[in-house]
Amino acid sequence: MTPTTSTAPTRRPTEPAPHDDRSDAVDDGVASTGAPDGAGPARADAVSRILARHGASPSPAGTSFDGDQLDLAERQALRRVGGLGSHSSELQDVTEVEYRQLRLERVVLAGLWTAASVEEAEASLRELAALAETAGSAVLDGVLQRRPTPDPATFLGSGKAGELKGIVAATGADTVICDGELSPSQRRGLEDIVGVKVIDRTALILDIFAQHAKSKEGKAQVELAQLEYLLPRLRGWGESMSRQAGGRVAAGAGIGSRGPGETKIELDRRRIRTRMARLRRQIREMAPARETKRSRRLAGGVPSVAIAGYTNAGKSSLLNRLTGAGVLVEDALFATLDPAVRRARTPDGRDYVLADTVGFVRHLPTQLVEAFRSTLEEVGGADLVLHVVDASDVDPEGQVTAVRSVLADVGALDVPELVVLNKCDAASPEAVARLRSRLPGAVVVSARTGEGLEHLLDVVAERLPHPEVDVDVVVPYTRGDLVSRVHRAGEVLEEEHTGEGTRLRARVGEHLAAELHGVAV
Ligand SMILES: Nc1nc2c(ncn2[C@@H]2O[C@H](COP(=O)(O)OP(=O)(O)OP(=O)(O)O)[C@@H](O)[C@H]2O)c(=O)[nH]1
Repeated sequence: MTPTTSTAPTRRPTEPAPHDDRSDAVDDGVASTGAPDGAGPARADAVSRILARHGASPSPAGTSFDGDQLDLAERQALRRVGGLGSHSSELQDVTEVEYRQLRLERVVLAGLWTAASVEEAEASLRELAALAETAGSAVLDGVLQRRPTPDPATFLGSGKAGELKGIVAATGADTVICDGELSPSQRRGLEDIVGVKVIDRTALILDIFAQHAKSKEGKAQVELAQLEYLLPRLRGWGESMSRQAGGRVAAGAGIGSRGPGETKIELDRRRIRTRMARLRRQIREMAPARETKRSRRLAGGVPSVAIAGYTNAGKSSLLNRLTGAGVLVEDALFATLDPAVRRARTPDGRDYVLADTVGFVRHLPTQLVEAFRSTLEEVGGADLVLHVVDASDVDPEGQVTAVRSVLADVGALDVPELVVLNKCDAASPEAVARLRSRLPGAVVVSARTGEGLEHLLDVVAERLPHPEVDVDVVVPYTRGDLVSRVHRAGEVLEEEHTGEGTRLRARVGEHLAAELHGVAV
């Protein structure tokens, strides 16, 4: 069975833990959220609380936990409860009963503050919370421990693991998500202490990918990545899953148990390896079609532009805006896994292709980089990378670094990069100015309002390879539009105003050259 069974947008029921009186969960500083679980404010509260409890200022740079990330959580929660309305205060009306009907997985986060700065620890934690919500869970609380390396036996040190156990019991959580990749023994060790399912960041991301893969190739790639992750952990999974599910593991029983974990538990390694071999073969067989298309494009001399960027940065929105393609735009991390390729044309009439790519994220699991290598290699073959950055994010520069490191991984660092600062409608002018000074040459746009898109198209046209046709024509004064296009899209070598019109000596694209010759006097 493939993970395709788990692509349904709603989660399967997860049995809520018996303890649920969160109103008295305040004694050891583990405050009850009060707000409905799964709602953005609850998640923001949880993240603030985790950071505050460990001496990290929740808002080190004067930023708050609302803003875009919070909107994301709110909207997701609203979608889940099915049209409660669009105002966040209405989320307060989601009662415990409704919450139970939603049957979200109730998760507690566990992070290590090994990063140099509090901002990094905070960004990682916030992202983990957003990932968990994208997977359909409610983030209740968590712990953050400052230590240079993970504990080899239990990830967190023993004192902190004990604290986590208390939080799990007090909140009635059914899952712990660790911000890192756990070894099988670390996972078992921590599970033994906290008494509920423990998964790691990699499993969480794989789970989201399993939910979102749409095409046959995407599904096969995700399943392969899941199996690669699962193989060395097989024994651990079998034991702990049977502990929690009473020996029966149901499909879709929760994060990390979707996909291969769910029904393949009883399979031995050999069968998994056989399955992996078959998937690899299938993926190889599917690859020629894409290769052929790609080489046809290259042979036809059609330049290509790859849109890359952090998940949720607005890549699909931009592609839609620039080409009118109906690509799925969703306010969730990794809404698109199956890259779309669309044709576009520069103002001077040169055709090129625009390709969307899978969204990147901090610590993209290596299994996934491998799985999506072929897709990402499109970036390596492109003439230009549009690196889309969400200018309204609290940590856009961290995202830029993460994206560039994946681009380096797939050998795409040589491709010229054009940074596009998107969502300028939602970002503060100061944030945009700061980013522009740090990322020289960046173009500021809003895929939502359309601001800056015309300029972006001009810059793209300028940065694409030029077929370089030299023209020497006199353009009648009635066609000032053509003269402007030559200025915008071509290279003007000489310009002179004559009695009959504007004489232009210029280097332009083929199409524009043909048009100029068509009107020349
Ligand atoms: N305010 C604002 N929101 C935007 C803008 N562009 C995109 N968005 C929103 O950001 C969210 C994510 O947009 P997508 O285009 O799906 O992002 P993506 O980068 O393709 O996401 P992945 O598929 O996860 O990689 C959606 O809710 C968009 O409506 C913008 O210019 N301004």
